[in-house]
Order: sequence, then structure tokens, then C-alpha cells
Amino acid sequence: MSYNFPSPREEEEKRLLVVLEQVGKRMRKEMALLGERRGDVVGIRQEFWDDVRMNFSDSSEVAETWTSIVQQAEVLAERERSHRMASEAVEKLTKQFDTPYFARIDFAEEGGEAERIYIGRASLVGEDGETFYVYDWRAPVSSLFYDHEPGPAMYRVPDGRIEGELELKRQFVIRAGQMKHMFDTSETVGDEILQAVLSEGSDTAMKSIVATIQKEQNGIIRDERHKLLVVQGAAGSGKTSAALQRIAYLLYRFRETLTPEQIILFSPNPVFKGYISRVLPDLGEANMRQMTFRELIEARLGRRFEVEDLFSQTEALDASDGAPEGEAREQAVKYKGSEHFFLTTENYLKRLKQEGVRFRTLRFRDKTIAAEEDISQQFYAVQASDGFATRAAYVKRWLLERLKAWVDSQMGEAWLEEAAELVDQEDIQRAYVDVRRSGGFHDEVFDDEEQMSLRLKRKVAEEAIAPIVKAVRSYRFIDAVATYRMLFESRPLFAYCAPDGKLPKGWEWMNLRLEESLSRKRIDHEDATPLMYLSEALEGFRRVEGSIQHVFVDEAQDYSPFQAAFLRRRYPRARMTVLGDFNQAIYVQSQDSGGFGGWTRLMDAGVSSVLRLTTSYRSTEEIVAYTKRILLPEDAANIAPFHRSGEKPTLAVCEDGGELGERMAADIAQLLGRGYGTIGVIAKTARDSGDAAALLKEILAEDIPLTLVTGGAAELPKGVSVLPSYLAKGIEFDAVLVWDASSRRYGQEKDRKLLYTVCTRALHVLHVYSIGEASPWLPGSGGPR
Ligand SMILES: Nc1ncnc2c1ncn2[C@@H]1O[C@H](COP(=O)(O)OP(=O)(O)OP(=O)(O)O)[C@@H](O)[C@H]1O
Repeated sequence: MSYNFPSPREEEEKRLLVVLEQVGKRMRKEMALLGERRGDVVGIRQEFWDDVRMNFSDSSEVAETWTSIVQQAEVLAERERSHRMASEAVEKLTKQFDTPYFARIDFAEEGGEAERIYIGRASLVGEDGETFYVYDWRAPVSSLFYDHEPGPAMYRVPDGRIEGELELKRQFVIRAGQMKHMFDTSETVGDEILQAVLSEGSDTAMKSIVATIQKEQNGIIRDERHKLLVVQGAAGSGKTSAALQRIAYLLYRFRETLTPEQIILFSPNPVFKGYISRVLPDLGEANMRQMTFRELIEARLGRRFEVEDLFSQTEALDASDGAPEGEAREQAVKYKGSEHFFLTTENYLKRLKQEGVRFRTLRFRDKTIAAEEDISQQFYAVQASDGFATRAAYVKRWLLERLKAWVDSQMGEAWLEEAAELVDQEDIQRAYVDVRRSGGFHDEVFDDEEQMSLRLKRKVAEEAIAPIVKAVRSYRFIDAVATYRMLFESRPLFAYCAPDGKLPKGWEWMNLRLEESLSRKRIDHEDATPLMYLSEALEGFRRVEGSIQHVFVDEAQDYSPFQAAFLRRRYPRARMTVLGDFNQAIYVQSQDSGGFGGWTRLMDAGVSSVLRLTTSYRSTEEIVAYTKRILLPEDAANIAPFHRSGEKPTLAVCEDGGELGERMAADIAQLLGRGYGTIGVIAKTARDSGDAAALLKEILAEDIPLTLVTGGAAELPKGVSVLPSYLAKGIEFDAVLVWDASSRRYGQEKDRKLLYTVCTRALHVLHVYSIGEASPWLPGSGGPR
């Protein structure tokens, strides 16, 4: 007699059914709950007013009516909350029904039996509360899957490590509850699945990588030891992916104490912000806070000034390239982003503790309420050791008192009499109610003319100075701009503050430029961060959210050392994860920063760590080989492709713009025909991309979707996107078509990294075009290497 033992595949399929049944059971339960809650919510909403006792006949009835409304509203809110929770649970279970898990490991703890552990996006526990059908990918034990090949293995738990033997590693592709593939792997995370994932077309939004996280990436995701984690990773090596998975991990690991609002991620631009916004919700977590450095600057300085942004600065530098003015500006941009200038500003702040902070005189209709000198005197009357925060708060209180006293002092003034007469009926009514409430009238008779008039006048005066009160409340009496200006007005002062006692080259030019810009109510981008720093420091960083626990900075190579130091000061208690690639340092402000020095120099070596990611997962081997040749050999040394093959990049040298447009349009039509969903036409500047879009629209058939992506866009469209180089940062396309990579546009050494950044956005296809001679940095251009 012979037995037919089930094959491993049959066994797994059987087990899958068991798990799906569990998911189904849970689903039925949650659905019932959801239906009930939905019914409740609709019912309560419909009957809301029926159940509320409406009676306005006297004040006690009004109070009761009020109580009954509040009670009903509370019941409704409670039901809505549980409705929302049930609907979230159903959503999660729907995802689990589609792909309940993606891996299995068999792990035997030392001296014990092997246990089968299935790993998925979320855990699934049986009704008994003890059977773990699926473990969350973030559970400590799941880390075995990402970190080890079969053999001796260990994983960390909060209070130590567990060692044992990893006996099996199996991967599954399950879609719509069906087992599509299954195979055992010996590598840390099997190549086959990764190959398959990477060969897929890209989307307009980033995807999560839970099933194929690589060992190095896992190290970043789960690091808990370092206060500062710096990741230097090649283009497409998964820095952003790792950062987002790390956020999901931290939210899971510290779920009792950490909320998404306590995590902030600095993104390079609004397009990128939209691009990554789906990853966390897909993992069942709410999004962290996201902002661009630009938003920070705008919030602080945008009200009073027109602040140049980084992109405009880049385009201005590009336009004045080669001219003496352009050189001087470039020098200023580099200097004002440097560590030398940061230290100078810090020393200046120390000095400002003794003297020199400038204030804005508070005036109303040409009358002084508080003069700059008086404010200054108050400010410096508080002990220096109390710091700026205490001083600023003290002056704020003092000014608010002063404003109150000023209102009192105006009661007999003619302007107020006149203004009070112009007040409309409604306000008079309100003043009447006010006076009544506060018991101002005698015998409840509307006869106290004087009281009323005083009330009205007070109200008018208070309204008149309301903007000043608001400004005082938000510390706008401190004139950070004038204080900053002083630093460039006095040579001895600057030299005194500079760490080496020296003025930077071009200091006079900087002085004149600053004067000129401020007189036009403009702030150059290079002045924005120092100004913001000074401004926040003088307020004692008091309005900065102290609750932030984790700060993530993506595309960190683009931050000047000054900006890096500023962010550290701004979030002194937060842990930082800083990710970047110095081969993509495309902005003048950070080109001389020497890698990540701006981030690490401020830190104690014991609490910071620099990790490297070298394998590029985004692009095919051919594209990685090509783009590596754009860089200097020493910079390209640490970049390795993942073995995924595709077609060779091409270079088309065209006679003129017309020919370029025609050739590119033909290629676009062909690529769309081949099924590529996202195609990026990347030009150097906004103007170039505007021209490119206009020309391509003329040539391309009308039904081909083409979108010009501009600075304000937050969504990347499907189809063909035309965009300037700096907006392509961090994102990717199935095919990239580089608009005019000629020696005219990318001829200088500083353009090398920009060209590299642009070309590394491609997953499968890269076509480069130039009008006339191609950029010397391109392989095959015949130019210097
Ligand atoms: N472990 C992985 N499994 C599957 N896909 C991955 C993995 N790591 C990275 N990728 C894919 O590689 C591409 C590049 O990843 P990501 O954008 O995170 O890289 P990056 O280092 O931030 O790139 P860049 O510096 O060029 O912006 C993405 O499509 C991402 O999904």
C-alpha cells in the first residue's frame, strides 16, 4: 500500500484556506458590527432633533435643551467613532483577504522545536487570542526573515536576543486569496520575487516594499540605538522606501507612546510629498506630518517679505552664470549656507544676550505706544541667564499690559468719540448685552448712558489695536530682520563673531546685496535660514513643537550645513534619520558641504551612525552602468546594480529644437504603445520644461496625456509628465527622456551631478537628447571623462 503524501505546495494551499477562513470569520463579525453602527449613526442622525427637547421658554428650559443637545451629540460622536473603527477593521481585513502573508520561516529556538511563523503586513490572531496565524512584519521575530539565510540565526527582543536555527525560509506570492507562486530561498530575501517586483511598471505613487526588504534596509528600519542615523545611499537604493518603512516600524514598536503627529518628514518638494503619501496608509498606518523646508521659511518670513525659493535661486544662478555678479552671488550662497556662518550666527546670538537685539516700535496712528528703546530696556532688564525665551515672554506680557493701559488712556480722545458714533446698531446691542451681563446697569434699566458709551468706546479702541495685540502675542515686536542686518553693517561686529575672527570673501558685496533686497521687501534664499534661525532663537524656540520625537530628512544632501545645524537646534530632543546621496547634491548651497558633515559634526560620535546602501534597485543594470559613467570614477565606485536587465540607454544628437521635439514625440508614442504608464520628460529648468511641453503638445496626437508639472503641483499624473530637474528629485518614471542634455545646458562640472540625478529617475528606459554637441559628462559623447 502506498501513501500519497501531500506536496509542500498542497500543504501550503490547505493552510492558506484555514487562514482565509479565519479572516472571513473576522470579516463577518466586523461587517455585522459595521452594519449595526452604520444603522445607529443614520438612526441617531435622523432622530437627532426628535430626541432633543426643544424649549426656549425660559432660561432653565434653555439650559435643559442645551444639555439634551450635548448628550445626543456625544452619543452620535461615540457611534461615529466606533463606526469608523469598524470600517477601518473591515478595510484591513479586505487587504488581508487579498494577501494574508508573504513569507514563512521555521525557527527553532535553542533546545526547542521548530515553530512555523507566517509573516504578513498585519498580524492575524485566532478567536482564542493565542493562535498566531500571521505575525506582523514588524514583530521582533519577523526580522529573522529579512536578516538571515537558513542556518544559525538570532533576533533581538526588547530585553535581549534570541538565538536558534532558521530551518526554512519560504516566500509566497498570494493575490486575491490565491497562491500564485511559492518557493524556498536560501538568500536573505530571495532574488526571484525582487526581480518580479522591480520589473513591474511604476505608478504615480510610491509602493511599500514589506515583502522584499533587504538586510541593509532592515538595519535602517529597525535601528533603535542611535539618536542620529545618517544614510548615504546610491540613487534608487531604497532610502525613501526604508524611511517610510521605518516610520511604520516605529509606530508599531512604540505604539503606546508614539503618534504619527510626533513624526515629521522633510520632503524636497510638493510633488514628492504627494508621491509618497500612500505608503503608510497602505501599511495600515496614518501618515506622519510632512513638510518642505520652504514651508517652514514661508510660515516665518512670508508675511512681511517676498522670500525667494531654492528653485528660483538655482535658476537665477544659472541665468547669471559666468557674469561677475553671478560669481559673487554664488560665493554668498555658499558662505551663508556654511558652518562658518552658522558659528558666526551662534556667536552673534551670544553677544545679543548682552546687547543689540532690535525691536519694532509699537505705534498707533503715528502715536508711539512703546518705543524701541523702551522695549529694549525691558528686554535687557531680565537676567541674561534666563535666556531669550523668558525675556521675550516677559516683554510680551509687559507690552500687553501697556496696550491695555493705552486703551484706558484713550477714553477722552476725540478720534474715539467719533469712531464710537459710527458704530452700527448691532454693536450697540452687543454692548448693551455685555453691560447687562456684567451687572453694569442699575435697576436693570437702560438708562446708564455713560456706561454704554464707555463700553462702546472701549470696544472700538480694542478693535482698533487688535492687530497690534495679535502681533505682540506672536512676538513680532522682535525685529529679527533688523538684528540680522546689523551683522552685515559692521565689520568689527562680524569679525568679533566669526569663529576665526575673519570676514568672508565678498562680505561687502553681501552687505550691499542684503541692503538692496531688504529695501525691496525681498529676502534672498541664502538669507532665509539664517534669518529664521535668528528669529526663532530670539523667541527662545518657544513656538517650536517640543512634542516631535522623530525627524526624518530626505534628500538631505541638498541641505546646507547651516540648515542641518538649524534643524538639530530646532528639534533638540528628537531622534533624526537623515537620508541622502552626495552624488545628487545639485544645489550650490550644499555643494561644498563635504557629504553629511553638516549633520554629523554636531553630534557625539557615540550616538550617531552612518550607514550605506550601495545597490540600486530602481534602474536596470544597463541604466546603472550608464549613469555611473556620468560621475567621477571615485564617486561611482560604491554603486552596484541589481541584476535586472533591460535595453541600453540611447543618446540622440539633434540639429535644433524642432528635430528634438519630433524625435522625442515619436519615442513617446512608441513607449506608450509598449505599455509604459509613466514617462518623464525632464528638462533642466522650469523655462526649458515650459518650452518642451509647449512644443511636444503641438506635435503629439491630441489623445496623448501630457502634463507640465510645476512647483505647486502635489500630484504626479499618469502618462507623460514634463518637469524641471529639481522637481524630479526623489521620484521615478518607467521611462525618462532627458530634454536637451547638450554641452550648452550641462557643460560645467557642477552640472554633472544634476545630469546624474535626472538620468537615475529611470526604471526601464532612458533616452537622452541634445541640441548640438552633447554634454561632455554623457557616456559616448566623446567629451572629457
Ligand atoms: N527592498 C526593495 N524591494 C523592492 N523594491 C525596492 C526595494 N528597495 C527599493 N526598491 C524600489 O527601488 C526604487 C527606488 O527606491 P527609493 O525611491 O526608496 O530610493 P532612493 O534611494 O530614495 O532613491 P533616490 O535617491 O534616487 O531618490 C523604488 O521603486 C522602490 O520601490
